[in-house]
Amino acid sequence: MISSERMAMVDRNAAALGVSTKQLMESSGNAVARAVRERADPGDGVLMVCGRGNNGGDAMVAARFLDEFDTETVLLGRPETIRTDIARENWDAIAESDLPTRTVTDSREFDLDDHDPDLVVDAMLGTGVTGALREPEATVARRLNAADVPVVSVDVPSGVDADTGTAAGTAVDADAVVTFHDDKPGLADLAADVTVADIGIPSAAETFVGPGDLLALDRDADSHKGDNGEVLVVGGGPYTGAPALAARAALRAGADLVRVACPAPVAREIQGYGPDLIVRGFDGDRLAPRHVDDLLDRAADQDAVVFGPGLGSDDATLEAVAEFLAGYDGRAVVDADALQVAPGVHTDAELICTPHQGELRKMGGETAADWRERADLVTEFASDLGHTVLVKGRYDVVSDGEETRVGRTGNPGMTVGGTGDVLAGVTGALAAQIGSTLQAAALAAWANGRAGDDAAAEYGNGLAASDLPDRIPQALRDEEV
Ligand SMILES: NC(=O)C1=CN([C@@H]2O[C@H](COP(=O)(O)OP(=O)(O)OC[C@H]3O[C@@H](n4cnc5c(N)ncnc54)[C@H](O)[C@@H]3O)[C@@H](O)[C@H]2O)[C@H](O)CC1
Ligand SMILES: [K+]
Repeated sequence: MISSERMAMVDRNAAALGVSTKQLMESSGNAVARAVRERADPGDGVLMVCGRGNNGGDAMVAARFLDEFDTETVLLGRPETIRTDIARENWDAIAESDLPTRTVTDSREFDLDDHDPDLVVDAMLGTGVTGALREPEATVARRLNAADVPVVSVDVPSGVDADTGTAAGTAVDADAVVTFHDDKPGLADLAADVTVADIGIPSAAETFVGPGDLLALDRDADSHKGDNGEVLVVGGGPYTGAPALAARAALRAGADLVRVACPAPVAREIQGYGPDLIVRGFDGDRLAPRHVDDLLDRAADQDAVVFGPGLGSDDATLEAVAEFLAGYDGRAVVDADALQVAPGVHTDAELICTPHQGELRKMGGETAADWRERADLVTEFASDLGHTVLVKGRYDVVSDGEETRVGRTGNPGMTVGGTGDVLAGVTGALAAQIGSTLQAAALAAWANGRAGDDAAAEYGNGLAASDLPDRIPQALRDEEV
């Protein structure tokens, strides 16, 4: 089962792997043609009813494959208004090939008696949009439903929301549905014969994080301050640079406000790094249980907390980490020394743990040299832990115990100290902006590695962690870095 949002991501990832959407459309159209052949005889009249999106494009491809039938392709709208290049190219191809076509801009022009088909292919709307059918689609759907003609719907019956399987208004009452790549929610509840067609999307487009995953970040154009997340970084003690790197990375990953809570001497130093970070120190030079109540207060209205960078592993510090996690019920990225505490704590918080393989073992997890084996082990570990886990490595493995993704960006230069702090900050910022912790962590791992690849192009193995944060914005765009 796949959501339409995820389907769009996978489609973009496939294109980045070299399998274009136009190629996929060719497979989709072929699958539709197969479904028609199963339900009609050569010479029968087959009417393709196409919307102006890629759903319509699939049926235009099918028309090319169905030479032995008497096909006619109806476009609901003017050809100039076809929404995508590939649908337009397929429309032009059938028009140029002298296959029968017609355009309908007003539902009054659509009369099934004019065509008298033996079968109708419904390709008005697929996974691209939600909401009730508009005109002329709604009237056309009613006419199809009223007529005594079998209907094969492309991907989903037009008017049925691909994410809920329900209709907001009129929907096509399909006899059969050819859906692509994976089952869609609700199709099984319809009184239709549903076929899932493999259209050649490589499984890597789902397994490996890619530019399509950036769609998770699509923001409201009119978002105002606060909408894109406030992040609190709790860190520092024996190390000063770590919380500052994490905080800077969180800012660059799009958080609106980033605050740092750290021991007073660390706070004084970080303040010297510049005006971007809001830093507040607590007394002493290490985190200790006496600080926890105040930290819980500060964390309460944050979208995400990044807990761990540079904290060290004093007994009192680890005790404070455990107390914080036990009392916190928001979202937190847990990194570095704080990680070893997480498995033993009962918490209502939603955690993203970001261990490297050594830290994973310390948490009680297992690892393997082969990334596929490692992915299975991490999935099991995340499931037992009840939290999202991002295991850093040559291939980063991210799992929430149900779904698992692999990030394969990054390079050996990134073994330098501090790149993990950057990743923790990016993860915190994305966890503050994206609903799914799995999606946030997967995208963070991918973007961090991309920023590292960009830095390595300049500095090679001499790259430093501080080269990464300013490269994160570009790494979070769907363009070359
Ligand atoms: N990877 C894949 O699975 C592939 C899927 N393909 C097919 O592409 C569609 C999705 O195409 P998309 O262009 O994103 O959108 P639609 O065709 O579903 O819809 C756009 C279409 O609808 C018009 N419109 C918008 N709102 C309404 C409304 N409320 N009422 C009526 N019409 C509306 C809009 O103007 C456009 O004309 C997917 O389902 C598959 O069938 C490809 O095969 C490639 C691979
Ligand atoms: K459809």
